[in-house]
Amino acid sequence: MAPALVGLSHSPLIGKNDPDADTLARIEAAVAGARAFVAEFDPELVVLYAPDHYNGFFYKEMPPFCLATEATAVGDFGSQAGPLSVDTEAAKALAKGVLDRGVDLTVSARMTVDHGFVQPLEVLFDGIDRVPVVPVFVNGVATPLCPVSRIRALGTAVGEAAAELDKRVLFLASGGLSHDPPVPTLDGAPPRVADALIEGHPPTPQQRAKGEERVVQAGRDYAAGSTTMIPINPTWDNLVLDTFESGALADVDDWSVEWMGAEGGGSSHEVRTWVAAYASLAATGPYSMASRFYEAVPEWIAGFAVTTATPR
Ligand SMILES: O=C(O)CCC(=O)/C=C/C=C(\O)C(=O)O
Ligand SMILES: [Fe+2]
Repeated sequence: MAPALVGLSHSPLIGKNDPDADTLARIEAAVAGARAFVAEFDPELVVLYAPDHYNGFFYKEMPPFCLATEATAVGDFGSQAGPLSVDTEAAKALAKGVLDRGVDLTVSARMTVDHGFVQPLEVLFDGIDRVPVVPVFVNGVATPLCPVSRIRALGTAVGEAAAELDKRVLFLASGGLSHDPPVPTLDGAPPRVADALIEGHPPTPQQRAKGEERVVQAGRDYAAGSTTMIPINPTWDNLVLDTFESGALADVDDWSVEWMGAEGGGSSHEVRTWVAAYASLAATGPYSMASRFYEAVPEWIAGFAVTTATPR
């Protein structure tokens, strides 16, 4: 088995509320570098760690993480809709391997996913059906959240199980770093919103368009400085990236939900996907970060990072 890793922030505002041309060019160059890295590695399997934004997982049953043996994308924020090319056999093998290692994984035979999963596949592979993938949902939005140490344990178990596959495996993380976009919360939600967050009624196209326009407007307000959202925190983001670069992954066991939320905002917990991916790579042996890019992008409400990593 040969592993590699890409960590990639996502934002539904990309292409809808872009930063200035110079900033965009720097980001595009970093993303092009990750694409070239992936093309050269030529993965036979992608283990994709991503969050959901109340399109697939709801409070009726909200697992801390879940592995899919089949998955379909809803097509939110203009992202591609339809089935992902899931490698069901590999997914089942990884699920068994994770459970055998004592991590209480939930499994979905029909996962619904959103832009969190789709965007990295579009950006790196030009579509959701181009490469065999095992989607792993990591809850980074819906509190209460499990300890970060359990995400590290998940990633470690997936990495160990993946090492038993005779494949080139790319561990791909989607999300983070510090950002506080308008994602609804159950605490304090009015009854109609609470019901939607619990039951997961699929929105009508009009309701979806209205919700998406609200997020785009929030990006404009944020970039203009007229907002109450928690600021992007480059100092914290770089501390997070330093942790991944140093390989001192056990440090994340001390990262509390409260500390992460205060430093990085309500969606900083998406960085759990990075914890899982780096733990997976570390489980296969010592690694080095091959490239590291970071930029605070208010227009996307995102501390935006791209990293690649390989075995040492
Ligand atoms: O209708 C809504 O409120 C949906 C909000 C939403 O999906 C926001 C997503 C934001 C991100 O994925 C992000 O910035 O990471
Ligand atoms: Fe997100």
